Amino acid sequence: MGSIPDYVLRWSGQRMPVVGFGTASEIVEGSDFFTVTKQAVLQAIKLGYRHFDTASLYGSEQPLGEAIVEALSLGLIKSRNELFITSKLWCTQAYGDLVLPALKTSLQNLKLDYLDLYLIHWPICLKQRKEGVSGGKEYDLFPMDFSSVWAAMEDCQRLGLTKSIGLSNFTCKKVADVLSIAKIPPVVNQVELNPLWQQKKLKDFCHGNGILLQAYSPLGAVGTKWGSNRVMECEVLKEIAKVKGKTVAQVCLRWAYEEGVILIVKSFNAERMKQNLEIMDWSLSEDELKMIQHIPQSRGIQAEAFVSENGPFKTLEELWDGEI
Ligand SMILES: NC(=O)C1=CN([C@@H]2O[C@H](COP(=O)(O)OP(=O)(O)OC[C@H]3O[C@@H](n4cnc5c(N)ncnc54)[C@H](OP(=O)(O)O)[C@@H]3O)[C@@H](O)[C@H]2O)C=CC1
Ligand SMILES: O=C[C@H](O)[C@@H](O)[C@@H](O)[C@H](O)C(=O)O
Repeated sequence: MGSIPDYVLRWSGQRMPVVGFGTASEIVEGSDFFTVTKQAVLQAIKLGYRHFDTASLYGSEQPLGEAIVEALSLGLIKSRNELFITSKLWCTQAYGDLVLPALKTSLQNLKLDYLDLYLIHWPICLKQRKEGVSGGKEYDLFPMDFSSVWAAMEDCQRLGLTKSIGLSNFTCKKVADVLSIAKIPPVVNQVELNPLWQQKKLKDFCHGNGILLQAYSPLGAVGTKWGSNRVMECEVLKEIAKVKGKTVAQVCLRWAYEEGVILIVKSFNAERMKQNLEIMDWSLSEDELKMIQHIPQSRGIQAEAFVSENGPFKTLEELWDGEI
C-alpha cells in the first residue's frame, strides 16, 4: 500500500490505511459529476490512495465503483482486496428492516461483493413527508431504535456483506448506548475532527473502548457548503506551516495522524491529493503540538437539518448531548 501506514482493525484483522480519500463533493454546475468523481478516484489510486469513503447520500458510490473496475482493468491494482471501501447507511433507511436492503443497494452501486466498513451515517431517522403535507422541512425526524438497527448491522457483517461495522456522528453517550446492546461492537466512529475541533473527550472514550476515530473534514471542509475557511485561516496553524515549510493542510493532517486517528480527506485536484499524502516523513515538535492544543475549540459541521422543534433533538445542544 505504498507509503501510507495501516491500522489493523480489531476483530476482523483488516488493514485500514490511515489516510482515506473522501468522495463527498458538490456538483459543479456545468461539469459531469459522475465523470469528475470517477476520474478523481482513478487519479487517487494512481497516487497511492487505497482507502475510499463514500455514502449512499453522496451519489459517489457508482462513480467509485466504475473507477475500481477501470483501475483493475488498467492494472493499477491487482485485486479489489487491495482497497478499503467504506459506505454509510442514510437516515431514511435507518430502520431495522431497511438496513440489509440499503447495504445491498450500495453494493450494487459499487459493483462490489462486500464492503470493508459500513457505518450508520447519523444517529437519527428521517422520514420523507407525504406529498401534500405542508411543513417547514421536507422530512420528519425520529429517534433511532439502536437495538433493531444495530442488530441489522451485525447481521450484515455475519452475512459477509461488510467486514466491519461502525458509527458516524455519535457522541460519547450515544456510543455508550450502542455498546450496551451490541453483540459485535463498532470498530469506528467517524466524526468531525480537526485542530479547531479536537474531540479530546470523544477520542479518549472511543479509544478506551477499542473504537477508532476517523476524522472527517480534517481541513474544516474549506470551500464546501457544510464547511468554512476557519481551519485553513487559523493564525496558529499558518505560523506553524510557515516555520515548517509545509502547507496549513499538511499541518492539519500531520496533527491528526499524530493524534492516532484515521484521516478522511477530500481533494479532486491532483496536486492537492499528492500534497495531502506527503505527511509521513516529518513531524510536529512538542511546542507545535502544544500551540495546537491551545487553539480555542468549536464545532464546525452544520447539523441544523437534524434538529426540530418536534424533536427528538430540539436543539444542537441536545443532538450533541451537550458536547458542543
Ligand atoms: N460522516 C459524515 O457525516 C461526514 C463524512 N465526510 C467524509 O469526509 C470526507 C472529507 O471531509 P470534507 O468535509 O470533504 O472536508 P475536508 O476537510 O477534507 O475538505 C475538503 C475541501 O478542502 C479542499 N482541499 C483539499 N486538500 C486541500 C489542500 N491541500 N489545500 C487546500 N484545500 C484543500 C478541497 O478542495 P479540492 O477538491 O478542490 O482540493 C475541498 O473543498 C468527505 O469527502 C466525506 O467522504 C464529510 C463530512 C461529513
Ligand atoms: O445536512 C447535514 C449535512 O449535509 C450532512 O448530512 C453531511 O455533512 C453528511 O454528514 C456528509 O457526510 O457529508
